Amino acid sequence: MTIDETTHMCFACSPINPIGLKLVFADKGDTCVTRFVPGPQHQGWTGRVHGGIVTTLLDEAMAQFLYRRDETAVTAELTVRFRIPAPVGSELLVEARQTGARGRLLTLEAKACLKDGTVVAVAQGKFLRVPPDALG
Ligand SMILES: CCCCCCCCCC(=O)SCCNC(=O)CCNC(=O)[C@H](O)C(C)(C)COP(=O)(O)OP(=O)(O)OC[C@H]1O[C@@H](n2cnc3c(N)ncnc32)[C@H](O)[C@@H]1OP(=O)(O)O
Repeated sequence: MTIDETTHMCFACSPINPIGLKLVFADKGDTCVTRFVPGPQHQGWTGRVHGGIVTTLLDEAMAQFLYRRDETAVTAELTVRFRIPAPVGSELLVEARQTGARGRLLTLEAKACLKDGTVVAVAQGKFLRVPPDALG
């Protein structure tokens, strides 16, 4: 897959999307990790990060796990359990790992934690392999 990593507009990870989260990922052991400090513009209920933003962090970490391993796959199903409210202004540490593969179906899990290790949310994702040219 050929994606120009300096010019693409992914809401989660583009370095140039003006309203994006600008996430930067790294591999750590058998996981893919990122950090994000949500601001007031990311909240839902006052002081709490919007669940859609937390979901984006989890989904993107799993997608990046695959992208960084040359898998061309899209999210086909995503389940998120929000354990505690994510406070605005507190750094979230996000990590994703693969849990299985069967044919085109890849299964992953991800979690978002506070700096003290408290788990904020966990996700299970199913990704389906697609042809590389399907993702431009
Ligand atoms: C540097 C840039 C990096 C950017 C990273 C960006 C990451 C963003 C991550 C995302 O958010 S991706 C965007 C959100 N997801 C999508 O837009 C996907 C939309 N859905 C689709 O495109 C299609 O539905 C999909 C490709 C997932 C499947 O369509 P297909 O026509 O290829 O497959 P089909 O529906 O025929 O299913 C194929 C097989 O998979 C099975 N399947 C499909 N969905 C499933 C599911 N959820 N769970 C289990 N099995 C599933 C299905 O039953 C079937 O099994 P069999 O082969 O045994 O018959």
